[in-house]
Amino acid sequence: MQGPPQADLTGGHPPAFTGRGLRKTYITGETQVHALRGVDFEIRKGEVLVLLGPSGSGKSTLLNIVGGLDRPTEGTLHYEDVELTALDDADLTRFRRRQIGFIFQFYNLIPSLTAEENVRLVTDIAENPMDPARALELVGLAERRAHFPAQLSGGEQQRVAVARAIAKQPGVLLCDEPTGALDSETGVRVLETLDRANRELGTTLILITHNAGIAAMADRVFHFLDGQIARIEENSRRIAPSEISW
Ligand SMILES: Nc1ncnc2c1ncn2[C@@H]1O[C@H](COP(=O)(O)OP(=O)(O)OP(=O)(O)O)[C@@H](O)[C@H]1O
Repeated sequence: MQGPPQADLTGGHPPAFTGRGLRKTYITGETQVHALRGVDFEIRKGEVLVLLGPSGSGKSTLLNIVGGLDRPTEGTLHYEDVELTALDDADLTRFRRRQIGFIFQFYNLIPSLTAEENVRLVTDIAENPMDPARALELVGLAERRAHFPAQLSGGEQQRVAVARAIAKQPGVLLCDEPTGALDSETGVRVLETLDRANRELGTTLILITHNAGIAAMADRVFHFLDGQIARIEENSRRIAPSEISW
């Protein structure tokens, strides 16, 4: 199998993801939508990367492809030295289960299970999980582990979703508008848990947001426009989530 491209934009570390010429065309009846029009990128291991851009510019499409939920129409994608675009469905699912944690705008917790039971759903089937109590402690909810989702605020529910995503110790966390439904104060607390997972566990963090203020907590920002990465911005300093101007 051919290795990943060698373009070294990563300061000597092998990239987590390398995408080359990725295109995604959705065909619905007579209509074709070019959601990605040929994107090339490296995503560095352990970085915080924000995807920013107008609605419909292709951010979620890229996130879903990187997370193995969808496949590109054209192009190649590697995770480290594995070509994801060459895997069959079973192997792509295995990659996703092992390496990827997802966090969405709506928390998708099971209402009839406590916070800890929601986390345990994942740790029971993961290969190398952390203790659910430890995951809840990392997001600041050790005291609330016997609470049901309805007994938790929106921000707390999202932190349970973060605990669930990090408990299987994935290499990568993918977040699609994780603070989209939250006010600034609770949003900051959720971002703090993601920042902590990145710093303490070394998890690569990729985050879609419409809030340009959040981009300042990233190492880099991919600016999307019309299915392309129009510009890559590198922050000289990552600010703490508490310093974000919302
Ligand atoms: N399953 C699908 N079938 C058809 N078209 C789709 C599908 N998913 C996305 N699209 C289209 O692809 C384009 C890119 O969508 P995508 O969701 O990636 O954008 P986005 O930048 O994440 O937008 P938003 O910020 O609104 O979530 C849009 O025009 C969208 O309507």
